[in-house]
Amino acid sequence: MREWLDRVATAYFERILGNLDEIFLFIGVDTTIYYANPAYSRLIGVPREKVIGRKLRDIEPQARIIEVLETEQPVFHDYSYVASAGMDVIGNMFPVWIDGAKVGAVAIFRPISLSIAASDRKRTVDDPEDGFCRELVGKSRVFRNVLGVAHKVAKTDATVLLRGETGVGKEVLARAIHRASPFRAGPFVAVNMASVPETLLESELFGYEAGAFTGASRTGKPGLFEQADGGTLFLDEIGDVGPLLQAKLLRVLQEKHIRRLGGTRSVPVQVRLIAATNRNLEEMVEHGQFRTDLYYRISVIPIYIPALRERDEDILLLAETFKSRLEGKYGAMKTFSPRVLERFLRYSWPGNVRELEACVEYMFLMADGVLLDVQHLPPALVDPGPNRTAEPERAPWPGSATTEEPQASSGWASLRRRIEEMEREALAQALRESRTKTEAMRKVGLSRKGFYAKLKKYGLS
Ligand SMILES: Nc1ncnc2c1ncn2[C@@H]1O[C@H](COP(=O)(O)OP(=O)(O)OP(=O)(O)O)[C@@H](O)[C@H]1O
Repeated sequence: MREWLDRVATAYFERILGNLDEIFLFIGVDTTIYYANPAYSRLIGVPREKVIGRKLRDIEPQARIIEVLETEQPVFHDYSYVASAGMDVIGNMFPVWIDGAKVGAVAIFRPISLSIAASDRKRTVDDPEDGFCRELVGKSRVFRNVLGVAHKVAKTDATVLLRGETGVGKEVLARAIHRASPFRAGPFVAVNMASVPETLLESELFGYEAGAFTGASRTGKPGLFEQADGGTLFLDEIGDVGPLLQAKLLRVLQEKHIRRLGGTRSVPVQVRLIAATNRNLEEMVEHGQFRTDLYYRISVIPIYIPALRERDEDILLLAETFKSRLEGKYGAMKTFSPRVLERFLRYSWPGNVRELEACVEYMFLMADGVLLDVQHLPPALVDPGPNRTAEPERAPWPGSATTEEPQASSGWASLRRRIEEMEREALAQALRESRTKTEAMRKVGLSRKGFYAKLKKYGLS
């Protein structure tokens, strides 16, 4: 087997994988490194000849690929820290089977942008929350603390109140709590209290009996409390609920029974409640807009998720993660320019993680080449202002869940002009600083077709 693997490695891998930008690693079942491509030497900084033939277990015992080899579970867009190289990496790893026999595992990964790797590396493979919510990305101390508390309360049946601005991840965290809770076998039912009119909300939550009101179905309908029985009910935007419904919610929480509209029967419900709000409930209580007793009922365990601008380390890691997901989706690799990463850090992200996710997707689709640069940024980030403190009144990213209106179309037109000016200048500069057009094309990261089309468009050819 060993000889065969050696032969395969030299004959095929080198030819196919020699030019790959990512690191490609192939290990055998005993973790012997059979192949590492030239990107390994380049990006890890250790000549690959020094590691080929050695056991990865001896070099990097905590390597994620060893876990993959042992558990036989592939991982995608997985984030981990390579202690021997002192760098954070992201990549895909999967076991390799030939004719029904496990022959090893493959890892295709790359270091996360240097600026990210240089930041906080507190996240280790020993983190207790690692398995808790893999899809919740973040390594800042504040975010890891949030996960720590959520992980603890998940195991109980306590009511949790998630606080934080729009788009910080309240719903994803609610889902993670559900999955790690004793209610995980039951359903997760989410309702946004702000998006349903109060009159409808009551029948949505508690259901109704046949003929309860004009237009009610003849068979009646179970409400969301009943639908979530045995599981978790996520009440998003609970601060938007009016006084009547607040009173009814309080009763259900106290009695653990619901009564359908138009019904007399009391139905027991076993539901774990998670509520969320981005409003200041304490102030609402003070002004008599929110019931004090309900407030105390739902805020048994309050968890505050900080805004994205309060956790710099997460901004870049999240950006890299979203990009990597898109790379998987579209089958194209792209890289953020350092200027873009800098812009990400300066921006205030009023729409938080949701806005960042939309921004990365926008850039990914706008860029023809591999480089995601400032000219691909969405309008809100084109001119992020001098610093964050001066930013809140800026127009938000269109489509972000804020209450402000998107920019007027004339604003879009002038932005487009500015983007084009920047694009022209970037191309002209690349041409000035290159000996050949091919060199300039590489610098700006465009495809040949895209590059020549743009030269023509800006009269630079
Ligand atoms: N830590 C995170 N890691 C990965 N994705 C995240 C994270 N936090 C949020 N997201 C993503 O950001 C988007 C918004 O998250 P979510 O809907 O949970 O926010 P929210 O706080 O509930 O927003 P709202 O208050 O507007 O309802 C989702 O697509 C979610 O997957």
